[in-house]
Amino acid sequence: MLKLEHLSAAYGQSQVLWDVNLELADGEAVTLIGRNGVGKTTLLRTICGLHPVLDGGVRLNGEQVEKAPAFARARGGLAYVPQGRGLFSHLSVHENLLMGLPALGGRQAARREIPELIYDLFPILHDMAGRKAGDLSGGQQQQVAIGRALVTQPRYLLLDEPTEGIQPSIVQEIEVALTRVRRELRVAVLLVEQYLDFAWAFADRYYVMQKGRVIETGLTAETPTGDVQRYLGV
Ligand SMILES: Nc1ncnc2c1ncn2[C@@H]1O[C@H](COP(=O)(O)OP(=O)(O)OP(=O)(O)O)[C@@H](O)[C@H]1O
Repeated sequence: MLKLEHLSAAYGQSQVLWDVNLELADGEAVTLIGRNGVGKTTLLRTICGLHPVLDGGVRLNGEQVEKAPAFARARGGLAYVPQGRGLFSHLSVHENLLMGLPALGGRQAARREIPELIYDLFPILHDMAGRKAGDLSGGQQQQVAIGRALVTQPRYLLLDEPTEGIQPSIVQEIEVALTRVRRELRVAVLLVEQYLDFAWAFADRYYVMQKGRVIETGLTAETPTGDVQRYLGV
């Protein structure tokens, strides 16, 4: 279980997250939605240890980790796919995938082997292993970014807008792969997403953020997307 308890965060004097409570149970798929600038990216970065907590707690597998460094949280089973993917465009697909391994530490990282399941989920990564990541399409790059996060064999995968700028046929492939990740590997997924149809097809539960606070939560199956569309607006 990943649990946020009354979490707050700030940039300097400017507070951007207020009293956020959120849970992600083992194997669960949850989506977090809200307009641009409400604090979704900051929340994911704060969970991972890439941004400091101002107040409140992050509990990972029952342990308080809000003061632990990012690498310790990665070893505790957290993996993060940032918005914009964060790939090294001049390095090959294979080299990008290898970048995920040091988070594991120890012998697994030293072996420098990509688990076969990554290629099973995204066969294109095998076919394009030697190509520069920057030469791939947006959808293919997203698959590399998700693959790199899965190399650590996480229990909790945090994804920041994976469908942004990606063509519909690839969105479908990503949805199928993430559903397999969840079902077959029992990885829990916290998905920040603006594309509601995708988020609702994938997630069991949702949280809505507005101005740095969670203002609504519920089951996707019981809530038509039309009921939450107003929280995204344009
Ligand atoms: N490095 C930074 N320094 C100062 N303020 C920041 C910084 N990054 C984000 N912010 C501010 O914090 C608030 C939350 O931003 P955040 O990126 O977390 O929102 P978001 O919901 O993820 O939006 P988006 O969908 O556009 O990424 C915004 O007001 C933003 O301007």
